Amino acid sequence: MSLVIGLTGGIASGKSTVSNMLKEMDITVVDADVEARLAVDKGEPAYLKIIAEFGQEILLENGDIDRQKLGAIIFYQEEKRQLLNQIVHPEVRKRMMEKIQKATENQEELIILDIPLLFESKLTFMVEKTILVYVDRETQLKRLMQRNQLSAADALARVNSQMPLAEKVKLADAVIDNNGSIEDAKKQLIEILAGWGIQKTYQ
Ligand SMILES: CC(C)(COP(=O)(O)OP(=O)(O)OC[C@H]1O[C@@H](n2cnc3c(N)ncnc32)[C@H](O)[C@@H]1O)[C@@H](O)C(=O)NCCC(=O)NCCS
Ligand SMILES: Nc1ncnc2c1ncn2[C@@H]1O[C@H](COP(=O)(O)OP(=O)(O)OP(=O)(O)O)[C@@H](O)[C@H]1O
Repeated sequence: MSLVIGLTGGIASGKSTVSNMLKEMDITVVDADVEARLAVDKGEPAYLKIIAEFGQEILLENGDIDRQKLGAIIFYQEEKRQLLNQIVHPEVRKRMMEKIQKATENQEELIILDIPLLFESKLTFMVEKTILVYVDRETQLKRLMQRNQLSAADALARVNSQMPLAEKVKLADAVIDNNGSIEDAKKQLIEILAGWGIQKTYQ
C-alpha cells in the first residue's frame, strides 16, 4: 500500500516550493491546482457549468475561462466562491482519485497530494498524514503581492477567503515554518519525512 500524505498551506505560503523539493526526490505529487485548471478546460463539464452560472462574459476572446475575472469575483463574494467550489471541487476530487489509483497500481511507496483547501474542504479522509507549509500573515501577503503583482486589497481578499494558517497549524500532523530561507524549509521537510521513516536521497 502507498502512503498518502497531504501537503497544504495557504495561498503563497510555499506549497509549490516544497512540492518541487519532493518532485526532485522522485516522489509523485498530485497537485489540486493543476487538476482544477484541467477540469475547466474548454468543453469540460465544469467549463460548461461555469458559463451557465457566471455568463459568457467570464470568457476570454479565445473561449478560455478568464481566470483573472473569475478570481476578481470569487475572492470578493463568498456565495459566488461557494458556487464555483460546488462546480469545480467534485471534478478535482475525481481527477485526484484517478491519479492516486494509478500511483497505487504502480506500487509507489509514497504519494503527496498538494491541496491548498485540504482542511477547508474536509478532505483529510483522502490522506494518512498532513504537512502544513506555514508563514506568518505579513510574509504571506508580501510574497503574494510580489508573485501575483496584486494590490494589498486584492492579496488580503485572497488570504481572507481561506482558513487562517494559525488555525491550520492546530490541525496538521507536521508543520514546515517557511518564514525563513528555502534551504531552511528543505531541512524541515527532510526531518519530517525521516521522522515518519521515509528516507530519500535529496539531490
Ligand atoms: C479563481 C480562479 C479562477 C483563479 O485562478 P488563478 O489562476 O488566479 O489562481 P490559481 O488557480 O493558480 O490558484 C491560486 C491559489 O488561490 C487559492 N484559491 C483558489 N481557489 C480558491 C477558492 N475557491 N477558495 C479559496 N482559495 C482559493 C489557492 O490557494 C490556490 O493555490 C481559480 O483559482 C479557480 O478556479 N478556483 C476554484 C477551484 C479551486 O478551489 N482551486 C483550489 C484548489 S482545488
Ligand atoms: N522561503 C522562501 N523565501 C523567499 N521566498 C519564498 C520562500 N518560499 C516561497 N517563496 C516565494 O513565495 C511565493 C509563494 O510560494 P509558492 O508559489 O511556493 O506558494 P504556494 O503555496 O504554492 O502558492 P499558491 O497556493 O498560491 O499556488 C513564490 O514567489 C516563491 O518563490
